[in-house]
Amino acid sequence: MKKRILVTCAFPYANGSLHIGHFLEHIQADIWVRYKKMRGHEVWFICADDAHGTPIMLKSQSLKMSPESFISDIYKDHVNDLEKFNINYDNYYSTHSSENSYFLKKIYHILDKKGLIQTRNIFQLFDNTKRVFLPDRFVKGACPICHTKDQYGDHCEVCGSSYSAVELIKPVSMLSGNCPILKKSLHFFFNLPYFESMLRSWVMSGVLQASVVKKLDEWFKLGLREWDISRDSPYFGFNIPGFLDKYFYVWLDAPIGYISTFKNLCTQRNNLNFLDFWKKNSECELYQFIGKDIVYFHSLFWPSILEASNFRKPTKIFVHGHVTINGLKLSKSRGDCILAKNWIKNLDSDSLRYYYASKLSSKIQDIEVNAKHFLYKINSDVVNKIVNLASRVSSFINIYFNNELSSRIDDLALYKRFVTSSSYIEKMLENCEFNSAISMVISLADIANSYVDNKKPWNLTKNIKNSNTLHDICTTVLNLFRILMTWLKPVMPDLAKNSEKFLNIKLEWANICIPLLNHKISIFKALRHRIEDKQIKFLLPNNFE
Ligand SMILES: Nc1ncnc2c1ncn2[C@@H]1O[C@H](COP(=O)(O)OP(=O)(O)OP(=O)(O)O)[C@@H](O)[C@H]1O
Ligand SMILES: [Zn+2]
Repeated sequence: MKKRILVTCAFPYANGSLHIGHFLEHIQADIWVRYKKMRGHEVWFICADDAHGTPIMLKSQSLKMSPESFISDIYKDHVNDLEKFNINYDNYYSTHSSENSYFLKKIYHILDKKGLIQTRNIFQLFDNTKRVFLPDRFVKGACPICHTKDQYGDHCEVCGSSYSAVELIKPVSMLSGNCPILKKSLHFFFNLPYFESMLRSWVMSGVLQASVVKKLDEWFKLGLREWDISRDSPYFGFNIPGFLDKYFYVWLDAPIGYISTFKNLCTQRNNLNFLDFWKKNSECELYQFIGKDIVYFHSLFWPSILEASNFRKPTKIFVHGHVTINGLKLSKSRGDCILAKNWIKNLDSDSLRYYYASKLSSKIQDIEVNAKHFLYKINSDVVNKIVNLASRVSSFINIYFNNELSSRIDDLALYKRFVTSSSYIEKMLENCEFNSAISMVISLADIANSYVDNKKPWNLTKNIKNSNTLHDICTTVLNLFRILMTWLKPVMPDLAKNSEKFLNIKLEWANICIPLLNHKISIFKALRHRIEDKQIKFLLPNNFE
């Protein structure tokens, strides 16, 4: 049955260029979206820049720019990189938008009216040298839960707990290097504990991977706490109505950006109705891809806000691990960073997409980028096994058969074996078990190559009597190649495009079971190149940018 699906990725923070760690998520979601579209579903894919908060304000100040023009430059930079990796968003927007301000204030009024917001004076970390309240990312200390040193003020990257910066053990301001003081200020709190029983049953309804459910259980045991949704001036964000020097915390307006980005898309498309997707009990599906570092926000605060304001909740949240280099999370705030644009300068987008797909599963595991392993995977799997399969037989079709495929498949059993494997690959793609799908594709490519090795078509050119057999064998191989490339189309759109040009067809899921016969193909041209050693030099330690 055709489904109507909205898919989101977590919003990149607009304080710098995207690195290949960010692309794990965009690529994972884009593969899934392309797959679902190929299966005939109506899929809308959205994302936006997360454009508010103190870090952006401080960065724009240091560059002597207004925050508005700073985020506008970053926006262009992000969109440019996303396009280079073939991430096919229907709308890539910004949280600094009129729609987001509208929904944020609307939701705030509903929460306030329902008595879910309370104000009280609290003490916060204040950098007395720089005269600012410290944002979470500008203070570090030991995690109050697991005691790991060097953690940010909002959550611990080791145990995943979320906490308030004042709870950090031995905090240090990253702006001045001094120990911050505690300063009193009026803050606004959202009553998260009120939603505990709703959250407990929502969490158990299959929306999250098993290990995330386990993590949430730990958080429930520790007890849910009220959430501070306000920040003091100076701040770059949306003002709290009636309080000139108070702003909404960026983490409140960022997820509301999912709603406003879709609303903005609706204004661009006639056939799209906002409430169809966002009303309570909507029959449309909402799939959200996020990293493991932001589970707390998306699995506790976000569904509670949606519940309170009468919007639908996500159908499923897919959580992924982090891309690491030498075991450390790739991060724009830290030194170890491979920028996406640097990747594109040296390599191509399909290669990163394939590499990630070959490692991604539904388990929340970190993915270590290893240059040598990457080179091996692309050259051995994609070039030697997939592309080579087509190149091994295409010249025969081009030279001896006027570019025309024959009227029959030589090995129907083999062809059928490929067709029946499709249901396994479908299941794996559907469940984001991309590594299993890729393993199956590659083992079938091995079988197809063994078939060529056994049939030795190059020996059949010597005798004209063999011509029908040669024709049927080459046609079989190109049909197997066509199936392999149909499965890989969501993963490697550039290679798929070149394969479509070569085969002179559109690669469609529905055609997997129908052999391509009596059909004219094009002259074979290299569909993609091998990766040379010199191209991966920038991935080796000490060469990061
Ligand atoms: N190294 C990484 N591997 C996988 N996902 C990442 C990585 N870094 C960021 N992300 C994901 O990108 C999304 C949002 O990007 P955002 O810019 O807020 O990341 P961030 O963690 O602040 O990045 P950074 O540490 O580089 O400043 C989140 O889902 C986050 O998990
Ligand atoms: Zn911890």
